[in-house]
Amino acid sequence: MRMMPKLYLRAKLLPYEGKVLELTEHRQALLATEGNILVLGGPGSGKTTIALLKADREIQTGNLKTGQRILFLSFARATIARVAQQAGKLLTIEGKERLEINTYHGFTWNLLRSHGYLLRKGRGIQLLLPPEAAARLSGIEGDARSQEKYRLFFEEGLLHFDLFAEIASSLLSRSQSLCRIICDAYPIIILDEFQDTNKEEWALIQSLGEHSRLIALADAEQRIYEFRGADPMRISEFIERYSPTSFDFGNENHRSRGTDIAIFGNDLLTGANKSKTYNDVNVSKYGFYGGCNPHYPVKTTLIASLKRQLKSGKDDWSIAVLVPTKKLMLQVSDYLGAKSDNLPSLQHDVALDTEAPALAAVLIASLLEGAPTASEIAQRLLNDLCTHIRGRKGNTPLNQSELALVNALGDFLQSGTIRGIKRKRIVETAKLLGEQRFELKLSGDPGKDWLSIRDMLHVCNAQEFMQIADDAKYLRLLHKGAVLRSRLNELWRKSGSYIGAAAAVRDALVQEHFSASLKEWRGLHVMTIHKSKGKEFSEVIIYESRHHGKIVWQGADAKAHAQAKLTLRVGVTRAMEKTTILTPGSDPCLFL
Ligand SMILES: Nc1ncnc2c1ncn2[C@@H]1O[C@H](COP(=O)(O)OP(=O)(O)OP(=O)(O)O)[C@@H](O)[C@H]1O
Repeated sequence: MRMMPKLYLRAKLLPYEGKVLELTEHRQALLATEGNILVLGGPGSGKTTIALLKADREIQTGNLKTGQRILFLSFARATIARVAQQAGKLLTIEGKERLEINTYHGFTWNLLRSHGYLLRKGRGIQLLLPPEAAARLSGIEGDARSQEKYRLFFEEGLLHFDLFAEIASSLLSRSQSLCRIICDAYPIIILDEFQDTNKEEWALIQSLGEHSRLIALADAEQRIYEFRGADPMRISEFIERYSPTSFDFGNENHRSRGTDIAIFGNDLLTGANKSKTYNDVNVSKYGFYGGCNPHYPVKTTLIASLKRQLKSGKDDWSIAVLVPTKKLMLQVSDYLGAKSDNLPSLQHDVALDTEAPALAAVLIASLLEGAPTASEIAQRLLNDLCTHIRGRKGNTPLNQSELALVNALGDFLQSGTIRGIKRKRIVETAKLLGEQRFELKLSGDPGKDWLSIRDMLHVCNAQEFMQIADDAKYLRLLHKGAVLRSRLNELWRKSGSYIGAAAAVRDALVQEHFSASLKEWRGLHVMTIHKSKGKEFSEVIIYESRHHGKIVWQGADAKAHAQAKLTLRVGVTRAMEKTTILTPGSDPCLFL
């Protein structure tokens, strides 16, 4: 591996968005380097930025043939939304046109959608959306679960997300000509967050690396996805396989320059933070606030940050509240949105899982669609209810009583008999809902009709149906309302009914799944610390609660301990100006 020496003299300054990008000779050397490249560097050291500039340089110098593009691959849609935002500001017009920023899922799905039939003897492929996948795989654990994913693909043509990279890499290794065509379309591929690639993604990258140049961006200390197969050896494997020219930006920090946030992040790795104080990282050990919601400290801290940002007069500020678990995220989001404890309601975005709202949306659409008789509507509703119960918790297995209920309802749909008061009530409620829907006069206004159905579920007599109404409410927070409304509108305009609504809603959600939400990261956000990777905010508040949702739990083994520390470091270093960490005074985080 060639290691480029660091040269700081003769830095070029590039004006950009009211800031100045500093192009040291080290960075200029990178821009001029040919062949495979490895860019290493800590949080905010400028890996993404230099990779975007490199893409632009390659495009500007005419190194690409007509029709060729540069591919920038990352993991999460939210990350590529931020990268696209950054590219929008940094790149030339041609650079923007010829850079494709995509997720591994988006890229491989495009590949498999058009060529996957080659692996199925000419038969087509359909996507198994996460909520449906959760429903199809519920109750199947361990090896049997992964076998079922293969069976679903090869026998039924239903492709599970987990198999995307593996199936795409097997397609490319079986068809060298296809591999050449893809590599010819993308002669340069940038691999973001390379340290987190799992075994299957790495196999895919190696197929692409046969003919394309690779630029990997990595920080070993931001490896927070070991649970999904990220391997500490991955960076060395890349070096061994591709002998890249390496550039290490070490602890350079452009995100929060002039602050000690990155220093805190590095001290966290050694434990040095415990005996030091920092100007821009505030560790606050909170106490009890009798009579108030337990999450009172995070809301008051957020209000103080908000006042600071509003006072600054900037219009592009952002604040993120980062928490360790999804459960805590929902609780905090609910409390921030409520007007209570003499505190106002705070409008914010929350990074929700989509399974439960998506399944609820399909069920409501199916009710909108209706059927020729009330009893057919009821039958379909019970069927959809089973899918909803199986899938709404995503990858979390069903508990015993949920499993028993789904099995009993499944038997009822076959045999017409059911036992138990609670289960009978569900069946009776489905019948009643079937009749209500049959009688319902639709208005043709999708928004109104949707609410009529949701309200029917909300006020019915069975908790399981009420849950669907609750789950559907989160569609608003997911910003899915507009896309669903437009699909339903289209159906009504064409046929004066909502026939085909369930398929249309499902289809809309598939497309949404692959489209990068190009919203700007402004305002208030609540998400898990994991989700914050690759993003940046003006201020960050990391919050762990007293009883659950801990940064690291007592008794965690060494591996979990190390992962929790890396995760906390990723969260802390997302801030440009200030980070606050809130930990309970009665049981403070071990790392602080
Ligand atoms: N050479 C530079 N001069 C000045 N500012 C820079 C430079 N490079 C990057 N920045 C700014 O620093 C911030 C972080 O940059 P970037 O996102 O590229 O870092 P990163 O290494 O990819 O971060 P992370 O690994 O934490 O996601 C951005 O706001 C970017 O505009």
